Amino acid sequence: MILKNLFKRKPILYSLPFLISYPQFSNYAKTQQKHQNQEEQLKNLWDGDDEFQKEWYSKGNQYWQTCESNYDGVMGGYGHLNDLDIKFSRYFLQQLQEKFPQLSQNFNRALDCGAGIGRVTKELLMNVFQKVDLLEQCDKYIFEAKNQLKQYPNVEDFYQMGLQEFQFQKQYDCIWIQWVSNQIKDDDYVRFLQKCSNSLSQDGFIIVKENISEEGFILDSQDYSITRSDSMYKQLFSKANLDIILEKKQPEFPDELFDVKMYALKRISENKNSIQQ
Ligand SMILES: C[S@@+](CC[C@H](N)C(=O)[O-])C[C@H]1O[C@@H](n2cnc3c(N)ncnc32)[C@H](O)[C@@H]1O
Repeated sequence: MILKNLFKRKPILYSLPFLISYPQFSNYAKTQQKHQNQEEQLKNLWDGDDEFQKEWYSKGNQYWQTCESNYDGVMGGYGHLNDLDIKFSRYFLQQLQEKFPQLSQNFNRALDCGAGIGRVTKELLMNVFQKVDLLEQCDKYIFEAKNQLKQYPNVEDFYQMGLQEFQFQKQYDCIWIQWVSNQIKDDDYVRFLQKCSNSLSQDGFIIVKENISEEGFILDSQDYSITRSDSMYKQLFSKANLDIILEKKQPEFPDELFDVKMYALKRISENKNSIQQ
């Protein structure tokens, strides 16, 4: 079993060669100027001629084809953390409802993005929302998700596609983006979030649950992912005109793992009562 970067804390093994080739990536940008430099570096990296950049998404997909179609496979060998993950996500949704009671009227349709084998849908979303659709680019995982979920009447459409190319066909009350933001390049991610924002119902919201680096970003040349810092995510949300209405850190995960954060997002200026842990 390959221990995917999803659950490793530091870029010791995979990223070391990369950090050596791109030493500037190891510095954290604290000032705005440094943030701009960082953006510039990423842009150069992703726009470069190198095969690595051109094949970002196809190589990422190839990586997922090699992983098993089970909880361990989609959780980097940490399938046993499923219950803790789901328990906290459920609590986060409850907190969101308590702070914003109008949301509780509105749990009709959700989209599970980068859904894998449908773990989050099965364990959480289909128990909370009346209808759930899944979006996932890996054919092997979509196949397994259909197998697992097709008997449930509230699971509706399975879209096999990358987030970066998805065109929304419906309105959603919740768009759930868990452990897939790190596979998407900055520009594509902002565009995707904007499309999400335009496809939300009146009181709809976006949930991002993702690994967070302590500082700067960490590229993984094995699975073509980028682990971003909290401040980098906040910049991207802001670029997509999204407000953070609730944010919390996942508790109780083992120390060796990356911090995992949850963000609830809404279109900017719809709700000014931002709350933090
Ligand atoms: C770490 S797994 C998480 C799966 C699921 N969200 C969960 O928590 O169980 C990452 C998933 O993202 C999918 N993925 C990777 N890149 C993607 C992309 N560009 N568009 C859509 N899905 C992608 C992978 O195939 C994989 O199923």
